[in-house]
Amino acid sequence: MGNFFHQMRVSSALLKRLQSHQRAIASVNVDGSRSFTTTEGHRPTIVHKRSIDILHDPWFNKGTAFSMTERDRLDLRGLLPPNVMSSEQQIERFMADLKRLQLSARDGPSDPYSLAKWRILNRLHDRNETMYYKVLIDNIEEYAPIVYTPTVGLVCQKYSGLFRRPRGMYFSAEDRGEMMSMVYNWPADQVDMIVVTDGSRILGLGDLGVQGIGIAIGKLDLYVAAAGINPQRVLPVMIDVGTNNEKLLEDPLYLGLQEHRLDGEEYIAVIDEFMEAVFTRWPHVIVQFEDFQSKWAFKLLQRYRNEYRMFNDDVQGTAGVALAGLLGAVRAQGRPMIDFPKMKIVVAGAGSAGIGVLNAARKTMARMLGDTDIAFESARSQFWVVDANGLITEARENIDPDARPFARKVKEIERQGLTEGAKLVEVVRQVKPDVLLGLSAVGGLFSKEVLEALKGSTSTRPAIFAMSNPTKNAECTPEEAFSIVGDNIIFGSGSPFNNVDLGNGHVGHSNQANNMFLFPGIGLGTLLSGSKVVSDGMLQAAAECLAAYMTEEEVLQGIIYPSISRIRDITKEVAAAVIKEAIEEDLAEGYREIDARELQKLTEDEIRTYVMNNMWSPEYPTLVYKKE
Ligand SMILES: NC(=O)c1ccc[n+]([C@@H]2O[C@H](COP(=O)([O-])OP(=O)(O)OC[C@H]3O[C@@H](n4cnc5c(N)ncnc54)[C@H](O)[C@@H]3O)[C@@H](O)[C@H]2O)c1
Ligand SMILES: O=C(O)C[C@H](O)C(=O)O
Ligand SMILES: [Mg+2]
Repeated sequence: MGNFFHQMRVSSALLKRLQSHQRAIASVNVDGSRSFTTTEGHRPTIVHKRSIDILHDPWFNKGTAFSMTERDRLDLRGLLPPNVMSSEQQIERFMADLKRLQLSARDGPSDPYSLAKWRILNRLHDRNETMYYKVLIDNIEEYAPIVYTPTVGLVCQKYSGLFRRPRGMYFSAEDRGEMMSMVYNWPADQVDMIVVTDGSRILGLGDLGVQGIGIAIGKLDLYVAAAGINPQRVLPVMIDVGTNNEKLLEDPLYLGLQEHRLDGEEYIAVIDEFMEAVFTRWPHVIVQFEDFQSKWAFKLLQRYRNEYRMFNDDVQGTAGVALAGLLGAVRAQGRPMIDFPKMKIVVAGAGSAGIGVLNAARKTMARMLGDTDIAFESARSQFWVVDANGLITEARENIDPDARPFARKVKEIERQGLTEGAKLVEVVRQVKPDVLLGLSAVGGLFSKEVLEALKGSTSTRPAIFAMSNPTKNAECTPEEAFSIVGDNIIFGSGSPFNNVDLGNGHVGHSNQANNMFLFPGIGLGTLLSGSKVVSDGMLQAAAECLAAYMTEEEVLQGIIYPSISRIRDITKEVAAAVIKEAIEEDLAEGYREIDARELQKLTEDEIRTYVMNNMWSPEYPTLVYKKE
C-alpha cells in the first residue's frame, strides 16, 4: 500500500511538473513570443514591442489595466490616464457605456446620432489618420460640429465611457519629478503644436477633470484640418491635477486622479515642470492653453508668454474673434470701422473669455482714438460688464482684479438709474446698447425680457453675440434673437446654428463667432515665422485680418464671419498676417530652410504662397520599409 501511495505521490508531483511544462510549451504565442506560466502564478509574456506600439497592438494592449510597474517597464507612463483599472472594471465601463448610449438613443435629449458619428469617426482616426482627415476636410461643415463644438463637449462628459485607445499624453500630479523623462515616451521626435488643458473649465460644462482631453484632441483636429499642421506633429495633453467635480470623484469608472484639484504653488509647480519638459524635448513647439479656469488662465499666460511659445486660446483667441465680430457689426451698419469707439457694448460674463474680449476691444478703440492715455481712459466708458452678481461698478466689494478696469463709476451710472449689481435686463433697458455680447456659460441668459429691452437700442442694427458653448449654453438662439429684436440684427454664436428663414426670401444669418477662425492661423503663422513668442501685435494682426476678410456685400447682408467651409482659406490669410507682423516686429527667425533674412524679402503674396506650401494635405505618401 505504502508503495502504491508512494508511487502515487511521485507520479502526482511528476504529473504537476509535466503539466506545468506542457502548459509552458503549449502557450507559444502566434507572433512567436512565448508565455511561461507556472502553478504558482503567471510569469511574464515576452513581447517585442513597447510604448505606443504595444498600445496599438490589439493582441497585447491592456489599456488602463497596465499596472504602474508595467507602465514604467514598457515606457507607457504618461500615455494612459493615471487611474489603473482592473479588467473587470474595464468590462463594467464598456457595458455601462453601451447601455448609456442605448438609453440616450431612447430618451432623446442628446442627439444620439452625433455621438454615434463621433464614435465612427474616432475609430477611423485610430485606424487611418490620412483617411480621417480627408473625410473631415472634405465634409468640414458636417463633421466639425461632431469632432469640435458642440459634440466634443458631450464626448468629454462621457469620456470615461467612450475611452478606447488613448490619444495624447497625460501628465498627472503623480508624475511630479518624472515629466522630463516620461516626455520621451511620446514617439514623435518633432512636435509642432501642443494643445494642453487641465480640464478645469471645459466649454461651459465646468470641471470635467481628465475627461477634458477630448477638447485638446478636438482643437488639434482643427489645427490639422484648417491649418494643415502635420497630424504626426500634434500632441494633445491633459494635465491631471485632480478634479473638484464630486460626481467624478465618486464615479468608480472615472479614469483620472480621484482627489481634489491641486491649487496654489503646488499647482503651478506641476505646470512649470510640464512646460520645461516639453520645451526641452521640442524647443520649437507651440503650446496652446485651452479651457483653464479663469484664475489660472490669466496667471499662467502672464507667467509663460515671454518665456515660451504659448498663448491662451480662450483669452487671446476669443478676444480676436470677438473683436472681428464687433468691427463687422460696425461695418454691417454701413459705417466705417473708425466708428467702433462710439459703440455702446454690454458684456455678460467677466471670465477668461469676457475679460480677454474687453481688453482687446478697449485697446482697439483707444488705438483708433489716437492711442493716448486719455483715449484709453475714455474707451472704458463704452463698456458695461455684468457678471453673476450683476453690473460691475467701483462700489463692488472684493472685485476681481481682472475686471476692475471695467468697473463703472457710480456717479456715471446713477444718471442712467443704474447701481452696483444691477440686473442685465435693467442695464440693457437703460444703456440701449449697440452690442449685447455673452460669454457667461449661461444658456438662455438673453431671455425674452432682455431681448425685448434690446429693441430699445439706439443702433440702426443691434448686434447679439451669444458666444457661450456648447449649444445648450448659448445665451439665446438665432430664432429668439431675430423673432424678438427684429430682422435687421446681426447675430453670432459660439456653437453652430442654422440660418433663420425670415420669410419673403429673407435670411437671418447665423454667424459662428468661434475662436476656430483664429487659433489655427495664429499657431501656423507663429510656426512658419519662427517667432519665439506670440506677441500682442501678432494677435492684433490676426484679428484685423479676420475683421477685413468679409466683403462689403457679405457684411451688409449680415454675414460677418466666413462659413466654416472657408476655414482653410481664412487660416492661410491669418497665418500670413501673423508672419508679416512677426517680420515687422523683428521677431521672425525663420523656419526650416527659410531664414529670417529670406523671410524679410518676401512680398505679401509670396508669404501667402509660403504658407500654402507648408500646409499638410491628406494624401497617402509612398511607403518604403527600412530596418531601424
Ligand atoms: N465662442 C468662443 O469662441 C468662445 C471662446 C471662449 C469661451 N467661450 C465660452 O464662454 C463661456 C465662458 O467661458 P469663460 O472661460 O469666460 O468662463 P468663466 O467661468 O471663467 O466665466 C464665466 C463668467 O460668466 C459670469 N456669469 C455667470 N453667470 C452669469 C449670469 N447669470 N449673468 C451674467 N454673467 C454671469 C461669471 O461671473 C463669469 O464672470 C463658456 O461657455 C465658453 O465655452 C466661447
Ligand atoms: O471650444 C470652443 O468651441 C471655443 C472656446 O474655446 C470655448 O472654450 O468655448
Ligand atoms: Mg476653449
